[in-house]
Amino acid sequence: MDVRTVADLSPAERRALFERDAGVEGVREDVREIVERVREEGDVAVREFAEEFDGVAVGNIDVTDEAARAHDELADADDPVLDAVQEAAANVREFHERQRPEDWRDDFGGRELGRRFRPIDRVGVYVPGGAAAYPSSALMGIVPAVVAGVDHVAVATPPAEELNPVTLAAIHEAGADAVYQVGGAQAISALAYGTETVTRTQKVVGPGNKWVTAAKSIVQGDVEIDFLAGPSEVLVLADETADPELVAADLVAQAEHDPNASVVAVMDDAALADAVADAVDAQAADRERGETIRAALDNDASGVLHARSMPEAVLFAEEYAAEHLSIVADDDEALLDRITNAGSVFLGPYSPVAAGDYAAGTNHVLPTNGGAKRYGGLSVDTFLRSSTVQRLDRDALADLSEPITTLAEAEGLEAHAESVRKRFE
Ligand SMILES: NC(=O)c1ccc[n+]([C@@H]2O[C@H](COP(=O)([O-])OP(=O)(O)OC[C@H]3O[C@@H](n4cnc5c(N)ncnc54)[C@H](O)[C@@H]3O)[C@@H](O)[C@H]2O)c1
Ligand SMILES: N[C@H](CO)Cc1c[nH]c[nH+]1
Ligand SMILES: [Zn+2]
Repeated sequence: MDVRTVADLSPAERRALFERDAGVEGVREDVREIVERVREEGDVAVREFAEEFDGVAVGNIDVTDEAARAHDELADADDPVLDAVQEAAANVREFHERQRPEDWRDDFGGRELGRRFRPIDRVGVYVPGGAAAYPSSALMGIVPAVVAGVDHVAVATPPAEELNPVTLAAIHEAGADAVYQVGGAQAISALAYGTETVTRTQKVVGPGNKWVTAAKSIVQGDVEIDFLAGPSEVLVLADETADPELVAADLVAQAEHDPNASVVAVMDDAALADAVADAVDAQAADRERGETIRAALDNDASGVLHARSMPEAVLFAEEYAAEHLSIVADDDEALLDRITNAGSVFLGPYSPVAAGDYAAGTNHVLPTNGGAKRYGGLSVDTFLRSSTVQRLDRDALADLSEPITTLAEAEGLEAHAESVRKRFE
C-alpha cells in the first residue's frame, strides 16, 4: 500500500474517507425494488430472490426446528465448536446483563417522578451469512434482546442448500423464537412488513453487507431499526511504540469481511507507516481471502496515513468515526480521553479487534460509515422503550399552577389551564 500524508489529502480523498458509504448508495434503487416486491408479494418474492441472489430453491422458509436440531447434533457429538459458542454467549450475556436499567422513582418535593423500561414485544434480528458464516453475529443480535426481555425474537439468515450448522446452533443457543432462511434486502423487508410465513416485527436490527444496509435505511420509518451496521471498518491510531505486524494483522482481519470494508491506520511516525504498509501487503498475500482483502485495502476509504503529530492523528480519527478504533500507543488512555467518535475502542497490544468480534463480551454490531458520531452500538437499550411516570400531591400542583396556567394561556390552550384550575375549585 502507498503511505499518504494527512496534510496532503485532496478534497476528493478526504470525502472518500470521511463520507464513505461502503457501496450502499450504488445499490439503493435496486434494493428499493426488492423491498417493495417482498412487501407486496410476500413469500413468492422471497423465494424468487433466494433463487436469484443465493442460487437456492427454498423449501421451508421457517427453519426454527432445524436450528434446534443442529444444536442437538453438535451437543450429541460433543463438538468443541458448541463449547466455543457457549463460552462466547456466556461472556456476551454477562456483559449485557450489566446494561439492564432499573426502573426508578424519586421525590422532587411533592412531585414523585420516575422512569420505567419495558422490552419491545417483537423484534427481527438479521444474522448475515453470504461471503462468510456469522454465528458470532447471531449471539450479538439475539442475546441482548433476550436479556432485555423481548417476547418474540425472529431471526432471518440467508438460505442455503445446507444451512451452516454452527450458525443455526448459535441462533438456537442465543434463544431465538423463530428462524427464517431469507437473506439480504428481502430479509429486511420480510421482517419489517411480514409475509405469509415471516412474522412482522416492530424493530429490525443486525449487521450486513451493502444490500442489507440499504434495505434498513429504506424500511426505517415504517419500522424501527437499530442503526446502519454495514461492511466492517477499523481505524488503528498508533505511535512509534506500535508493532507494525500487529497493526497490519488487525487491518487485514477486518478487510477479509467484504470488498467494501474500510481499514485505516494513522500514525505520527513515518518509519512505522512504511512498515505497516509493507506488512499489510505481505500479510494480505498470505491470507485465504486474499482477493476480498485486496479489494478492501484498495478502496478509497482505506489507507495508511502519516500525520505530522499525534493531535493531527487524533483529529483524523475523530473525523473518521470508525466502527472499531484500536489505539496502540504509549499513553493510550490520554489519547482515548480526546476521542468521542468510535463504535468500540480497543486498548493495548492484547486487545485485537477479533476479541470483541467473538468472545470478550462487548457487542460487535456497531455503527459504520461515520454513524459513531451520532449513535452507539447494539445494546440492551436497543430493545427497550421507556415511559416516565408522575404522581403530584395537592401542594405540588398548587405550587405549579401559576407556571402551568400562564404557559397554557401563552400557547392559546385555555382548556389546559382550566384542567388545573378545576382541581382547586
Ligand atoms: N457493522 C457491523 O456491526 C457488522 C457486524 C458483522 C458483520 N458485518 C458485515 O456484514 C456483512 C456480511 O456480508 P455477507 O455478504 O457475508 O452476508 P449478508 O448476509 O450481509 O449478505 C448476503 C445476502 O446478500 C444478498 N445479495 C448478494 N448479492 C446480491 C446482489 N447482487 N443483489 C442483491 N442482493 C444480493 C443476498 O440476498 C444474500 O443473501 C459484511 O459486510 C461484514 O463486514 C458488519
Ligand atoms: N468485525 C465484524 C463487525 O464489523 C464482526 C465479526 C464477526 N465475525 C468476525 N467479525
Ligand atoms: Zn470482524
